[in-house]
Amino acid sequence: MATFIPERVGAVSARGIHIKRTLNALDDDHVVRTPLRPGGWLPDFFVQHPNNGWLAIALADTPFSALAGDQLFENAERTAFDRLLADFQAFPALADLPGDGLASPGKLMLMWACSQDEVRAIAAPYLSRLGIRLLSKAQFLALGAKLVPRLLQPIGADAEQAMLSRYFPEAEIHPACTTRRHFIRDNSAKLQRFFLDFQQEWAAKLDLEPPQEQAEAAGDLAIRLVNGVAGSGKTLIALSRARLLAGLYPDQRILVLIHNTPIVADIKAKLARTQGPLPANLEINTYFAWVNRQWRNLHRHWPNLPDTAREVEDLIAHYRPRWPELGQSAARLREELDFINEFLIADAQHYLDANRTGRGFALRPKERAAVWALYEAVTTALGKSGQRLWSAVPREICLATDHAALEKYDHVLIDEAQFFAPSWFQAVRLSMGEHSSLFLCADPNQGFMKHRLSWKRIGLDVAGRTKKLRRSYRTTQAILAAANRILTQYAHGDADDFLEPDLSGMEAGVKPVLIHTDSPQDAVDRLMNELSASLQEHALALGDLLVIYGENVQKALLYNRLCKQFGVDNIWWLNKKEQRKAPPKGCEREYLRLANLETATGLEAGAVFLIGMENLLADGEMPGLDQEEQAAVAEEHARKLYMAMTRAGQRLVLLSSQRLPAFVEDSFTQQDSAGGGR
Ligand SMILES: Nc1ncnc2c1ncn2[C@@H]1O[C@H](COP(=O)(O)OP(=O)(O)OP(=O)(O)O)[C@@H](O)[C@H]1O
Repeated sequence: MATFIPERVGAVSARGIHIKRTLNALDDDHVVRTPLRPGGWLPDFFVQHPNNGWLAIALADTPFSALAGDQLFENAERTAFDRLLADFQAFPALADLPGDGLASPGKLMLMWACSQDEVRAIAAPYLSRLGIRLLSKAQFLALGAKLVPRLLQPIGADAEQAMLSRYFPEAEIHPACTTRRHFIRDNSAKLQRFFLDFQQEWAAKLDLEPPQEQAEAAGDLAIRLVNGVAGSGKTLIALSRARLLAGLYPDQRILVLIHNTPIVADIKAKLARTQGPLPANLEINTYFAWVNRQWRNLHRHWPNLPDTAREVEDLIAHYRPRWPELGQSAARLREELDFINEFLIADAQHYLDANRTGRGFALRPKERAAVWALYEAVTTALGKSGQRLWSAVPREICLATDHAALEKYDHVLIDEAQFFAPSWFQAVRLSMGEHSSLFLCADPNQGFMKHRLSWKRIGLDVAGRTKKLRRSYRTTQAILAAANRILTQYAHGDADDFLEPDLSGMEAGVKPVLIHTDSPQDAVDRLMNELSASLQEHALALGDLLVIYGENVQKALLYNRLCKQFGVDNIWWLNKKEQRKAPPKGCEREYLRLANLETATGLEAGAVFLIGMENLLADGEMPGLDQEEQAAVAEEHARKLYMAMTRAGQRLVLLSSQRLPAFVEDSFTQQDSAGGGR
């Protein structure tokens, strides 16, 4: 079955449905594309096959009576038809296209108002003079699927890229926005162009009709989910779709929400560099910033929140002795209080009955009662100074009785939706109109839906509305296979929690490198050498380098060393307070980026260096945790490591001052700190 991009051929009409039904019978390799925003004349749609070429198809409603015989007098229909033919003949208007005459796709004019005999009577001269084949509606509907493949015309790779770029610009990826540019080792100095593959483009252009029309078809909120492995282009798809929507519907508001602050800053910097300012009706924001603003809209002042998680944990530590049965760490208990908020649990009884599957540790009824009492104590204590838990912000929006003051959106796109909690989704839904559309991108492998939720459990019906993408464009076979191997050792969730990547056709790449060092300090020294070598010997640019650090390194020291070695203006520490939203010296230049593991989701670079992650990798007993808790923590660590490893496009280096489990070490080429192999 052919792929239709977008799904609908032309405007909603019986004719579009007939055409689609006919072309549906083409085999899987065919793509039928309808241009979205033609500037000037364009054929109505195109059929494309990776080996056999392109066919452009135009539709004409001219009746035979306007065309037959020698017309003594001008008639409007004839004039319009002649203009249509002239436009079609001149297409494609790609004067700069390479090739000698082969650059033009096959051309077919569907004479929708003429019978087969009528078309037969007039067709020959059009084909011989203009290279345009005429076909009646009846013949197209009866034989289209057989005829179309024969009319395809090969146009060559350069012409194809030029066609796509000119007529489907929304599918083009700026070279600065893809790590794939590293894979192209072409000495011809030709500008390499990149495009969404047809599955990605299909996903980006799903349901682009006005929300009203979609809602009529879907009966409710129109929702789509793209589930894709790391690097499969989810962010790219969401951004491409958001820009398309912004252009198609200038009067509507489009919102892209992403969990992670650094990725939003990174994306905005890249977009500013490559595409200029965002359209006025498009907002790209972190969930945190957005939900705070919505809270302010309801309450007319900003929420007052604790500065750090540590402050809340100190408060928990202060109250906890009242309930000796609570043996969990303060950090665990803080997460449990967040769980109560994020699941919109209303009272003690609901909490006693709550389904805590996937939380990683059990709580007996007595402990639950104690946690609830702790929740109330902490909430009240914070409330006395006008503060609230961060997780209370979306909850309070959801529980408010009047939502009229919330800003409303026509289309919301959520990237990294696997990190969104039920209250977050609920606050988003309350900010959407009845006929708005919701587009979700998620990678279950990178940590499924906080607390192992299912979409169903949070009330989002994605059945039959999900697209899975298994191909990674960011990284190599060697890196993805190594990351996947580590993940599969630990991930025990159901199929929804795990998406098997398709490694076929990927760049083979080289195995990631594991460098053993004698101490954390040595690891930093070695990192500096590796980074310098990447710039000098591997000819990478600063923007191609990303350092991700875990808990086992002194981050301030690391930053200072980087600044000293490469210049303070060349380092973008994405977690540094004043650099969180934008790079230190503006978006026009490149930086070596430094990011905390916890906020590295969505980031990427040609070469990635992981340091200070010993705690994620350590084997052995975890004191104070029972078996179930240990398994849950190990799985969470494996997902984080998988996420961190898959940030790398071409080269991945892990530095460790501790020995790692054998199956982890085996996934890497090992070196010791002196640079020798093992
Ligand atoms: N069809 C394509 N051609 C060239 N490059 C592509 C293509 N699709 C994606 N890419 C590139 O692959 C990289 C990964 O894309 P993107 O960040 O959108 O993936 P993702 O699915 O959001 O990844 P993750 O969930 O791991 O953050 C980017 O550099 C992107 O530009």
